[in-house]
This record gives sequence, C-alpha cells and structure tokens, in this order.
Amino acid sequence: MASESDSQPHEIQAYLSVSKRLRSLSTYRATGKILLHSPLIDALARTSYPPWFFYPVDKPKDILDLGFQVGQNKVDAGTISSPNIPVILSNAKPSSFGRGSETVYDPAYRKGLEIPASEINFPNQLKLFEDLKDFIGTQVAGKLFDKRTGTKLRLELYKLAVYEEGGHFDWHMDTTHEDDHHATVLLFLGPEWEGGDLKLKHGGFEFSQRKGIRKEKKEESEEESEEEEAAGDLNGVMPVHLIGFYTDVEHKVEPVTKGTRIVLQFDVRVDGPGERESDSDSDDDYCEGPVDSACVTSAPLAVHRNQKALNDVAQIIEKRLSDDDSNGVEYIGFPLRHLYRIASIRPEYLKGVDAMLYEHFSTSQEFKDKFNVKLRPIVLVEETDYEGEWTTGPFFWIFESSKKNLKRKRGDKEPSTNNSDAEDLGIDYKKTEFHLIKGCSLELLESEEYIEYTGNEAQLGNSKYFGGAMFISMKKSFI
Ligand SMILES: O=C(O)CCC(=O)C(=O)O
Ligand SMILES: [Fe+2]
Repeated sequence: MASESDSQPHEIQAYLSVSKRLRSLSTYRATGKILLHSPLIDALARTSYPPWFFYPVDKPKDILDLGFQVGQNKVDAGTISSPNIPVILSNAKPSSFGRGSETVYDPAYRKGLEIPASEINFPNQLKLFEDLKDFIGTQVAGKLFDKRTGTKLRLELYKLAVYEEGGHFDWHMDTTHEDDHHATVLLFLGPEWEGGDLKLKHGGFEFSQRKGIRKEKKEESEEESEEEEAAGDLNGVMPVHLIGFYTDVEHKVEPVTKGTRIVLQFDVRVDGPGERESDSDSDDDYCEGPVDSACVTSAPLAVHRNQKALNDVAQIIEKRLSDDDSNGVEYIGFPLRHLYRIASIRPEYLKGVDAMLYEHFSTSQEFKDKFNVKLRPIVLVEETDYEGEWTTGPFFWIFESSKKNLKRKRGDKEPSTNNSDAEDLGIDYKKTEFHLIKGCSLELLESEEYIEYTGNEAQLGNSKYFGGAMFISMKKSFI
C-alpha cells in the first residue's frame, strides 16, 4: 500500500518490524471462539453508512470568486472557479509519495504536481477563506459525522494538487497526519479537463467522480441521453465540486486525457474529548480563529440508516448473551469496519458505520442501560499447524501495547484468566465469541509461509492482521 509523501508505516508495523515480538502470539491460543458465519454477521452486513460524499458547489458566489496567490513570491493565481493555470504550473513541484518507509518519485505510480499549503495565500480575504472552510466543514459534518452532536471538526488546507495531461495517481490511502486526522476533502476547481476520474473504494463499495457529476447533471436536466452517458462525455467543463472521504478509503486518479485538473486538498481534524463542548452548545455554528482553526459543529443526530438492521443486531446480541444456553459467553466482539491508528480507537473518533453501531449500543435510550461497549485494538491471526495445514481457524488477540504481553516470548507460560492481564483488558477473551464480518478494514501486518526444516521444528505459516474491534456485554443488572 502506498501513501503520500510524508508517509510512515502504521505505528504497529513500525513496532513489529523492529521487535518481531508478535511471533510470541503463537502461544496465545486461549482466545475466544471466532465465528465466520452467524446470524449476527448477516445482520451486521446489512448495516452500512456511506464513507464518502459528493457535493456540487454552485454558490455562494463569494466562494467561487475567492482569489488566491501561490509560490514564495505570492503571485496571483486566479480564483476558485477560474484558476490561472500557467501561474499554478510554474509554481508547482513534482509530487512524491511514501513507499514503505521511503519517500519516492515514481511517475509510473504517481505523476502529478503540487503546491504545499505554506505557499498558498488568500491575501486580504482571510475572512472569505474562513467562510470557505466553514462551508466545506458544514458539508463534511453533515455527510460524514452526523452521528454525534458536539463533534468539532477543523479543516486544514494541506496542498494544491495539479494533474496535467497524462497525470495520474494509482490506488492508495492517504497518510493520516495526526491521531485526530480522519477524513480528506477535495475541492475541485474549474474549469476544464477530461479523464482524471477519481475512483474510491471501501468495504466492497465503489464510487466514481464522473458518475457523481453525471448524476448531478441528470437531476438538473432530465434531457441527457443514454448515449451521452455511455460515452462518458461531460464536454470537458467541470463544475466546482467537493468530494470527501474517510482516511481509510482507497482511491486513485485515472490519467488526465486533456486539460489540467486542479484540486485543493483539506485534512479534516476531529477534536478530542478535551476540547469538546457540551451538547447544549450546538447552536454555536462555528467559532472564530486563525486561518487553520475554523471549527464547525456537526449537525444534530441524523436519522439512523438501516434502523431495522441495527435493531436486528442488538436483538441478536441480547438474545445470545442472555440465553440460558449461552455456554458461558459473556462478550460478543466484532471488528470495526474502518481502520484507525491505535490511539484513535476511541468513541469520539469512530467513523461512519462504526460510530453508528457504537452510538446505538451505548447512548440510545433503548440500549444504554443494557449494554457495556468497549473498543480495543486487536491482532487477528491465522496459523498453520506443524504439518502446514490451515486447520485451526483464525484466533484473535487484544493488543495492549503497554502490557507485559508484548514482552512475552514463544514458549512462555500463558497468563491465567484471573490475573491482572484479563482484568486490565476488561474483557475476558475466554468468554468471548468473536464474529468475523467481511469487508472490515484489517491491515495485513505480516505473512509467513510454512517451511519444513529437516530435523528441526517447522516454521508455522501465518498471517497477522491489525484492526479495531467492538466488544459488547450485558450490564450486570440485566442478566
Ligand atoms: O486529486 C485527487 O483527486 C486526489 C489526489 C490524491 O489522492 C492525493 O493527492 O492523495
Ligand atoms: Fe490521496
């Protein structure tokens, strides 16, 4: 997986590549049961939440006419809807990207130019620039973060990207710049280019920029013919528009076939709980601040998508945990569907469908007194036996970087369930049933082939994945 120029491998990968301590995981057999098929998995598959949005910007005029300057010499570079392409080109530099721990320039993978935020200015128009960010922030809040009142978003301009004819960028995920960086928004400036379609994919769903624009145009005028649509012809004129997506959405830019494609890229930062205001302050639409700190309060709680599926999920879990024949199962776990940094596996940072489920269990009137919900980083492991057969099925391990677990070596004794490890985790994995849904963002950490050594112990084949997981138990008063 490649990422942007300042990329780093996921923190756990960096940790593992140095220590290789995860090998000790093969002693962690005493994990809960993992199910690959269950009614809960089917019900979870019916819950979803769009991980991206498309929004055409045809007003306000102030924003479309907002002028900007680029380069160290601050040269006028036109406006949002009418950028000065020659000025932009002469101030842009080739884009590199991260490959593993290196930053490389490889035009076969990415061919484009960019201007960093530090060289983009809005002279005498700071107020309008703030308005632009508030405007974008309101869209992002409503479309990607509408599940919690009081979540504060901050928009930070990251760069201006330029793709000339032949420019493109292959599949990648954007690097997260901090723990609070959870989405990317692209503002596509006018006016003309062909090709260069932005494609997005996540959890088995796909989105295409061209289709988004065409759908929008069609809604405006019903007259566009089927042939025109099939030809993919948008006459080269592109409306100013926004596309936003969570940071774990994979995306690519197809080769531009004509003209120049210019985009302003913003990071969406989500404030942690320390800075959060109480829900009753939600009338405050935004607060004032310097250029990079416009805050937008998200829209009030939106109607849940797939309410029936959410209810099914809750019902199945409740039944499983309160059944007489639950066989001692006290916790139900399932992976989060988005990928997070370890420090971001927290309620206030959850995205889309993960946030929707968390909220359903922990804050909805119906369930908040019934369920305990915990979020944990996990490592999911598949392993062969000593004959090289993948017979044992996957098992998982709750990752606690600070715990003595990490120091354990192959062959060390397993901790007993009633020692402090189990208590620290707050989840007794021996009483946990883990439902492995498909389409979740697990990150492959490492994969080793089975190797037979003559006269020596074989190296077990294995694959290890990192992800977040949600664990649900019943509050004691409800059992
Ligand atoms: O220009 C675009 O549409 C996206 C570019 C991109 O993915 C990036 O620069 O990371
Ligand atoms: Fe990207």
